[in-house]
Amino acid sequence: MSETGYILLVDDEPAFRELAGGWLSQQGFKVKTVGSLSEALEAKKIHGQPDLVLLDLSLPPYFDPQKTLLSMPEFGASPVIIITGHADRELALQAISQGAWDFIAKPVDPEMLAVVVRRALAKTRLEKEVQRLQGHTVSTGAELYIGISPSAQRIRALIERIAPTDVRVLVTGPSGTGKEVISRALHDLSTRAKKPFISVHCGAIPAELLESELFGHVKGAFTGADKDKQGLLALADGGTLFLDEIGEMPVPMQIKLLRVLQEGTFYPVGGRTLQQIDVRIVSATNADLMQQVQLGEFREDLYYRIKGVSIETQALSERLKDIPSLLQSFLSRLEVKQGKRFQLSFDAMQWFRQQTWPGNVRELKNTLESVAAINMGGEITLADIQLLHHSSALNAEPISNVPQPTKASSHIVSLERTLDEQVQALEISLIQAALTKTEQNKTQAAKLLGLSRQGLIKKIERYQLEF
Ligand SMILES: Nc1ncnc2c1ncn2[C@@H]1O[C@H](COP(=O)(O)OP(=O)(O)OP(=O)(O)O)[C@@H](O)[C@H]1O
Repeated sequence: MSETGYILLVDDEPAFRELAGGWLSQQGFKVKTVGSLSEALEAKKIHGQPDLVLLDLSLPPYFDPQKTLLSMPEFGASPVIIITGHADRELALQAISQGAWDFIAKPVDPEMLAVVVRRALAKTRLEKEVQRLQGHTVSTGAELYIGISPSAQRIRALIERIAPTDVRVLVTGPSGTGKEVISRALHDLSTRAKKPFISVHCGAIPAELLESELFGHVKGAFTGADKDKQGLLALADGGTLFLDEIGEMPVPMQIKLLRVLQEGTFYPVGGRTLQQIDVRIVSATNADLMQQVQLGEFREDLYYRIKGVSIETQALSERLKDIPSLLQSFLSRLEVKQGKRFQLSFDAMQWFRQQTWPGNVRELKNTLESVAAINMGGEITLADIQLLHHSSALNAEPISNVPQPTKASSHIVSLERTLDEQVQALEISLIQAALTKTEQNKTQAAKLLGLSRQGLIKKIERYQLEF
């Protein structure tokens, strides 16, 4: 097997350099041998940063035999393995405490050397990969709201437009469609970004506790209030207060909240000192607040106070074209978290694309994470999905007279075929799936794919998919 990785071997014994260097080269490693630290630094200048340094520390000036003291030279990010004839435990511990990756005593056992070298090189590779992924996935503000559908694009544009203002925002839409993501992005892009973003789930806190949670209380306000406690409103001062599921807020609390919104002041429970507050309120609900107003369950005056600008999210089933970009984004996050590369096979992507996702993006994300958790090899396949979802079969039947995605193109990301070829294969399969699902009804299939009927017909002609 051919190994990769450039090793710099620093040892003043020519025989050892020859033997160990030759042996490692035979194993497939790229090795450069030098006899002193100054030569090592020179080699670094010419050949670049090594992936691993093998360093004999028994030679002065690193090692002082009188004092049994060692001074480790600096090799930057490269892991250093110490090789020395002074096989004493004290020295090994010293080297490792100074940042050495491992310690090998002479005479060196070649098998042992190979194991230690491979482990150290794997560590360097992993660290580089994590850095690369982190560099690729840092997104902030509106970019956090993923999607390519017109709805997602409009929402991102709105976020960017209204985030820097102090306007109140009401985010509506079905559960799991990213209402909190939007609220967070509004905060991150605002002038309040460095101040707190405090999220309150109005339905999850019992009605009798909600007031003290929001406004805080003074000592003795009620049984168990043995000291003053700041509420979430005060904690959010200067920042954003996100009121999730505001439709579930009890009516008496709605009246108190109205006062905060009108006057910017509140009293902690049991307190007599009026407190000033400066927060931006962003609220969210999956209920029809206007209907609640008509039923007398939500105060009309509060509704108009919190409404400011409304942002409405759509169910995922109405914007299926967002699924691939959402999956790619969640996969990248998983890669960073787990330090492992993932890709989705073509069939697996098809399966994700064909579900109705009643739990919306939350369900999509949870499903992907659970399938990734049982995946062994990095490529998530339909077989992985079938392990967890027994009835998971693809809707689309392969059709023999049209170009099928080949093995090489059966990955969403593959560098073995050109982007155009892969996009084409994906388009063909999605069109086939939509036509099969709608029993060849082009109008409905076009709607499913987010295309005009004419646009779909053009593609069918271009790919000769008429059957
Ligand atoms: N467009 C999106 N881009 C990125 N992540 C998203 C998007 N939509 C939803 N998510 C993810 O889906 C999950 C649910 O999102 P979120 O909590 O924002 O939904 P919600 O609409 O506030 O749900 P609920 O009404 O149940 O509180 C989160 O993990 C979130 O990161």
